Amino acid sequence: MTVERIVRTVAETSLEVREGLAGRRGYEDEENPSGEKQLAADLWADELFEERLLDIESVAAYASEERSGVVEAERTSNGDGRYHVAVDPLDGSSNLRTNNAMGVLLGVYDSPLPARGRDLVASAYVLFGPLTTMVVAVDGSVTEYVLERDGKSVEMRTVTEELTLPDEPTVYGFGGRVPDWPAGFENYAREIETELKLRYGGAMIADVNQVLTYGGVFAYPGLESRPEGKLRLQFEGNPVAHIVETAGGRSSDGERSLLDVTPERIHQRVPVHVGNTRLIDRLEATLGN
Ligand SMILES: O=P(O)(O)OC[C@H]1O[C@](O)(COP(=O)(O)O)[C@@H](O)[C@@H]1O
Ligand SMILES: [Mg+2]
Ligand SMILES: [Mg+2]
Repeated sequence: MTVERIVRTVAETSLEVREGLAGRRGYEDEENPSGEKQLAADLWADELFEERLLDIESVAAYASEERSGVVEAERTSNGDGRYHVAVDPLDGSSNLRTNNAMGVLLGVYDSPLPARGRDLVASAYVLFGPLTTMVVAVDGSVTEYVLERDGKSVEMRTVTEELTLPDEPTVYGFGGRVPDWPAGFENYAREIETELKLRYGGAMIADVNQVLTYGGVFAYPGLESRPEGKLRLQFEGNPVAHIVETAGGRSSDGERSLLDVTPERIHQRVPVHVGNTRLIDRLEATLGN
């Protein structure tokens, strides 16, 4: 029930965020803790999620990509404060200027942050495409919803129950500049590109949604210039790994499930590879050579 409330709050707030993007496409002077420029929309969405999520009694703490520390809930007696939520308030926010797909990522952990992916009790993303959809992994199954505003309330209409990755993979999307890929990953990419179609749009959740829908593999690998890759474990790696694994696929940092990576810092980066099990098995075998 409480996890449901967290998911519903993110659904409602995400629609509000989507509706407020138009006037917030410019860059601010600030940088986030990962050293990236922040849009007005990044900061605004972060504040909305902080306010709405910390208002829920069972939420003990809020962390996001856009702020350095974890914000603890102030309450002392009401609520059990079991859940620690990590949010990427806008994933793929550089797509806002070009009006391409982007959205919101949520991880609900039952352990203080930074936490292991195995401590996730639910994860979700909201995708702002031609429709607003939400994919939620909880209690061992993945559900896809369409979010629609109905007056003041938001309807979460179920479109796919028990979502699983298709057996026959079709698409791939790999981030990072090609000359910056380590030799092992490049060898893998050269094989995959002869088998699957390229779909890469620069917003992880949109690219992962292609993989969930058509089957395939998404990766933002470790790079020569940055072996830890670009994506963040708490806000991006763990939640998508939890969703893809719950949908019957696999995740990997190159050696092990992302859900088993030891969390050391809240903004820690990690190489991300997710998709059909046999494609991730092959990736690990190729990288291991
Ligand atoms: O511009 P690049 O290097 O392709 O990076 C794209 C990746 O960066 C991200 O946009 C990072 O997310 P943020 O927008 O939350 O910083 C991912 O969504 C995406 O996979
Ligand atoms: Mg992101
Ligand atoms: Mg972001």
